[in-house]
Amino acid sequence: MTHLTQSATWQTLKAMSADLPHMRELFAENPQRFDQLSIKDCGLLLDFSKNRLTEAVLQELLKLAREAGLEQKIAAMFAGEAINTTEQRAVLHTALRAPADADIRVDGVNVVPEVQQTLAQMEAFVEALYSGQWRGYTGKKITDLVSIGIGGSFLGPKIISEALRPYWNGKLQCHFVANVDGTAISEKLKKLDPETTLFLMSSKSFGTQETLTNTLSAKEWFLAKGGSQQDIGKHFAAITSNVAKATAFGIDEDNIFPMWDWVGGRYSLWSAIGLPIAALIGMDNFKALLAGARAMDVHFASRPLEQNMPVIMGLLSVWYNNFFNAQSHVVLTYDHYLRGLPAYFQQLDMESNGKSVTLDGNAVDYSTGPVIWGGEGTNGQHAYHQLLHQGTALIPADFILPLQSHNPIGEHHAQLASNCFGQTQALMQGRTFDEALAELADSSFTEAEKQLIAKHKVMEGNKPSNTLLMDKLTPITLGALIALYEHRTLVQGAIWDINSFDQWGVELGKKLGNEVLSRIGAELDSKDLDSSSNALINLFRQGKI
Ligand SMILES: O=P(O)(O)OC[C@H]1O[C@](O)(CO)[C@@H](O)[C@@H]1O
Repeated sequence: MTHLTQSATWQTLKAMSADLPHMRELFAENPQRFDQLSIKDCGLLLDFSKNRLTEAVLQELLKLAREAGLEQKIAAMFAGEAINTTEQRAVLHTALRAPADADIRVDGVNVVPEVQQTLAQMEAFVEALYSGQWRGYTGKKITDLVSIGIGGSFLGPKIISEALRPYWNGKLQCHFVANVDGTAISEKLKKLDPETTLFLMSSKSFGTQETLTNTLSAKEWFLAKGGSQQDIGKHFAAITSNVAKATAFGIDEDNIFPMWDWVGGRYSLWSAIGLPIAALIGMDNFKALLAGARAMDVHFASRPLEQNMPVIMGLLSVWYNNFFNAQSHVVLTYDHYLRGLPAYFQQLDMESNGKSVTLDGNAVDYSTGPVIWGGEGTNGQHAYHQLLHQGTALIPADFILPLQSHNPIGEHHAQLASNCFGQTQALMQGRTFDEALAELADSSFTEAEKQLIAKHKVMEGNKPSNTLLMDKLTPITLGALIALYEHRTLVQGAIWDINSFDQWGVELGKKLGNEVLSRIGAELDSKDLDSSSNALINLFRQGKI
């Protein structure tokens, strides 16, 4: 057994999990439950009252957090300690949104001036594009940006851009290409004009196969459509920490925005990786996004654990994952602009906490990192919510809803909100057999039929959910929301004693993909591989099954 599962606190929580009243009872016996179990700060309100939580459980979870050294781990992250131990790196996405006069040191050097300088470089770039000072090779203004990147160098910019659509200023169009499937880039290029298109190559390492291949194809397209080698500087820029590789690739040094090894890919949208967002919404709004995240950083670093939103959300995730065997967690956004957020949180959480050894290399004997999934409400209500209500798996849910709509037409928003609240209520209270039977009282079914149908209509309830509200979806509230989930990820990782900041599993995928490619290209015999891989490679070479 590990220290964690051996601990008295863990054992107490285990005993408590088996002996809890139904949430219906918890609400019935305490009219103050919402007031006591909700937190408001940073433009967000977290209602966590619809959880399998008593005061005693909450205190025990907080004890677990203290025993895991959570407070010290939070402080270590903000201080720039190398908490990504396997790569010996600091984890400082928080420095990307720190005030200009902050002093945050990595290896004795304050990184904040570099961050501010990069923001200024981004601002100048965006302004030059807007004003037409930056022009394409035939003298035309740039109208379209194509962001090429994958993973953290793609999902954040794409999903946050989508979420902030009401703030687009219409000065530029942005397109995103990630997948190495040639269809992805071909479909984009069909609609673009090389004279007015600028490619932004986003790759921290400048070594990711998909991004290099897509950028190469973009370059070939540009040259084939009339651009020349000397014009590349007007149409290609990069965001990378590998300046040497970028210049060797043909990108002008002046067109390179820096990235740092102390920013993880999935935490990088606040850096120049966020340039597409800045280009769409303008620098002031981009800075508001940073300010929202900064507010959540201050909250996370300074609020006591029991009033700390990321801490509470992280502990609840541990509670269900480890003590109720909840293998997945659903994020339900009741806002069309936020429809991509579940995928973003999925990458953030699953790439971070998909681990099975502790920091000192021992195998964990508890579950880490549930599957994160979800979608937009109300659509999911007519699909997978059935499993949430009546399936056998326990799936804790986060409901996210802005109280005001950017498109307040008719009764739409009231209906959307009612559905959101109605779902959390149904999940919590369920429906008893007697209630189901009573609902069938006036039907024409026989008594035996009523008894049978009522059994099918029973919903156990007691299904946990958090509700996150904001007045309106703005760059500030969105920044706070994203940072909330970033920090929630750290909280879980701290309890589980794992490194949330490396990703060796996906690195292996990258490496093996490249190896197979070299075998395909070199027509090598692959009999040394397993029979399946060998057969698949041969079939690909043949081009038919
Ligand atoms: O920005 P890069 O170096 O191209 O990496 C892209 C992505 O690849 C990963 O390293 C692994 O898939 C992610 O963590 C990262 O965001």
